[in-house]
Amino acid sequence: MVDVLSLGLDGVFEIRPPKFVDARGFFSETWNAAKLAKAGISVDFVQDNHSFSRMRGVMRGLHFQMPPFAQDKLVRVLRGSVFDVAVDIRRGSPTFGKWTAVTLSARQWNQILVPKGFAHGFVTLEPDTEVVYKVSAPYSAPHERSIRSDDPDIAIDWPVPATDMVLSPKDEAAPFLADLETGFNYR
Ligand SMILES: Cc1cn([C@H]2C[C@H](O)[C@@H](COP(=O)(O)OP(=O)(O)O[C@H]3O[C@@H](C)C(=O)[C@@H](O)[C@H]3O)O2)c(=O)[nH]c1=O
Repeated sequence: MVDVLSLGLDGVFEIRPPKFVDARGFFSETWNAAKLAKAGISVDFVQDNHSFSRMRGVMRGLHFQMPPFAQDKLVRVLRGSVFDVAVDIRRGSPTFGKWTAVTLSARQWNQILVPKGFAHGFVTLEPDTEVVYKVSAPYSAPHERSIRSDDPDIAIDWPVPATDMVLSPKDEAAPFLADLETGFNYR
């Protein structure tokens, strides 16, 4: 049975799929809709993404897409490791602006489910890290938004010093959560 653990925020879970190891190698179901539905997780995924980061300290995020292109994301690591973060951006939520995190690694074979209404980001902990994730809505450039990963109102305790981080120009220029229309309202 697949282990599903709450990460303390509404709908954010760590998922640990079983891995069947034998003399040839291993086999693992990395997404099984019926099994996850039994754990209360129902998502229709429409796109798979794969990113490669050359060095430790690559910071991607915090990202989300506005409705109607909001995305649930199921994220895992094929090589290396990341510190992976979800932030509640639903205005009016009792946990608005709160973050939670899990270290994802190829060795641990764990995943994070980041639902709609949450921003997502990660920093790589090792060089040559590959991250793959499923998303429940297609990419839409006009709907994508970034929030500063060093937003002091969110105050994420990243395990890599800011001076060692590598950001895209888009993320360097990202606004603070307080200055952003997220498009998500609680209930
Ligand atoms: C996200 C995305 C990007 N692209 C293109 C746009 C751009 O030219 C290039 C690189 O895009 P980015 O710089 O946005 O890539 P990246 O910074 O890796 O963005 C990703 O970060 C993580 C944290 C997420 O949660 C993802 O949803 C996504 O936002 O890839 C697509 O074609 N499809 C996509 O779904």
